[in-house]
Amino acid sequence: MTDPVRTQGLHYAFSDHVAVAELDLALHPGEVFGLLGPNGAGKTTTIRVITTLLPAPPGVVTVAGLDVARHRRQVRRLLGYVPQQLSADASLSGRENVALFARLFDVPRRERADAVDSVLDAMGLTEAADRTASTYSGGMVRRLELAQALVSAPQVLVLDEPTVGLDPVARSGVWDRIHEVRRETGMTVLVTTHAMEEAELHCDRVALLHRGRKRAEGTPTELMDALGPDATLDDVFRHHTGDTLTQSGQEGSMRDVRTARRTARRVG
Ligand SMILES: Nc1ncnc2c1ncn2[C@@H]1O[C@H](COP(=O)(O)OP(=O)(O)OP(=O)(O)O)[C@@H](O)[C@H]1O
Repeated sequence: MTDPVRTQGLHYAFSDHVAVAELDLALHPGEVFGLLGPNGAGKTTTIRVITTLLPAPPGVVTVAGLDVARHRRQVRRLLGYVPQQLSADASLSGRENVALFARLFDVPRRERADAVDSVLDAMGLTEAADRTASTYSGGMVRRLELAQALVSAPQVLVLDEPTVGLDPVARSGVWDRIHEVRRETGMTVLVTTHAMEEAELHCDRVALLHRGRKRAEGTPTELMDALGPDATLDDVFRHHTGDTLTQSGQEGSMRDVRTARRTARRVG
């Protein structure tokens, strides 16, 4: 079976700054795959290449067997993407936001209303569908963004830090919905996070990235068992990088603050 996402020797540099180096990934159909690492590890750059938002040379990245360098449009139709930045319009209702994505992603006109209703329902937003998104809580906004990404029935759902800034209840609400849709559709999920406990709970396999390079890969249990009894995923990360996820330098702290603020603005 074709890998839903595959990278072979992916390298990406911003001028002379190498953001991703020699990265090999092969996702299995239907799994939740976590790209883990501290701020600046190269997670977002990797998914921006996979989602065709940054260029890749031919022969390096494929989605469902299609080369992203050669089949950009087709690849975009196979993907649902929830970026870190807010992708919902606060002045529109939930339903209008999702309908906009249905049009953008060429969901056939006569299927649109049903597709919109169905993803709003799957994300638990039916009752709130006709309220403007500005009245939504942070968790509801995230579920709305998931509905937007899911309305075109993607084969691969790509999520950049989907639960950052959410409280524990909202976090598990988001994850429950992701798992439900995955069970029903068999889609593959690629997710970035720095929350180790979330990765342990929700990812089938993970790759640890540090300074653009993959340092380890496997199921959370495999990686923890390899280190010894009682090891946590945080210990695994420290072992492979000599660093901690929460102390990744000043740039990281500033970026954390910005990320938290972006999310706080959504809620406010
Ligand atoms: N547009 C850009 N121009 C220059 N450098 C960039 C740009 N985007 C990212 N970088 C740099 O590339 C490296 C990887 O960044 P990237 O955003 O991929 O990391 P990340 O793991 O997603 O971090 P975060 O968790 O903060 O989103 C970092 O050193 C970052 O400063």
